[in-house]
Amino acid sequence: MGYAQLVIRPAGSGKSTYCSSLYKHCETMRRTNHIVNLDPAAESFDYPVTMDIRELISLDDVMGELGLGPNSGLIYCMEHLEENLDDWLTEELDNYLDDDYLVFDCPGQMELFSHIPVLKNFVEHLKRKNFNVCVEYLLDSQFVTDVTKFISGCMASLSAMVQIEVPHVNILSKMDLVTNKRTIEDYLNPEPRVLLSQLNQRMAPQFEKLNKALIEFVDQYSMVRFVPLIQYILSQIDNYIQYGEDADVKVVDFDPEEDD
Ligand SMILES: Nc1nc2c(ncn2[C@@H]2O[C@H](COP(=O)(O)OP(=O)(O)OP(=O)(O)O)[C@@H](O)[C@H]2O)c(=O)[nH]1
Ligand SMILES: [Mg+2]
Repeated sequence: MGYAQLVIRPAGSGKSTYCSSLYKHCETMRRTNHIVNLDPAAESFDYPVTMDIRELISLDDVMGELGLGPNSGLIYCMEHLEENLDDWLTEELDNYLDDDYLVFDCPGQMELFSHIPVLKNFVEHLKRKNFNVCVEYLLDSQFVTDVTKFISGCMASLSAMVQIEVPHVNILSKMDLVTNKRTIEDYLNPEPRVLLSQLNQRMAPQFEKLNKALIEFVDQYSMVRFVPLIQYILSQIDNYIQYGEDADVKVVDFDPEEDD
């Protein structure tokens, strides 16, 4: 059994920073994980890259050789990855043993989570290869400063959740940039009634029925749960993918004598 986190969503929301922090945190805890770059446009990394989509295909090559723009080029690269699940990805995964923990740093384009099935098929492939998979959906904390942004963030997250169909954790990034901590509290554990009233105040009266339906929908799917702390996130994800339930989970070998 292997374990995998798929770190997704908006461009610039802090996915690579999260991967790097997670790597350093696990290193401190003497627990091993491997970070995989799935972004064909990525250029530099703040963590050791264990597997890299750019060895299969890079955005620069696709744009140069096929004359595609950055977004269609990225879709082309990801579709190429999808075509190579059975060879490139399978060969790469063969380098990992039972109990290995992989963290996939993904590109942010919405298309990959709305209607293009690449990541869904990618996850299905990981599952066939005996990986337990969890999605981490990162949202910038500015999404919890305003009710309309909050609802749009919830809907986008929900669309990824129903498309990929694995355990899904919403993470609020860039918490240090929040100036009004009180508003954040309101959104971390929100009352549907309060959200509805805020939404109604922001929108013209003809949207009241739609607002009510949206809030009920979001509430029904328990989407209104975001977690802001890394330690809590890690234990929640471990629980979803049953990491640590077997005795032989991987930790870095160390000599306690050397540890001071
Ligand atoms: N203040 C603050 N900045 C952050 C935080 N996390 C990320 N950033 C900054 O936000 C920018 C984008 O972060 P990345 O980690 O590259 O975001 P990403 O989601 O990987 O971006 P793409 O791969 O381009 O989609 C960088 O300048 C980071 O330094 C945070 O917690 N606080
Ligand atoms: Mg990134």
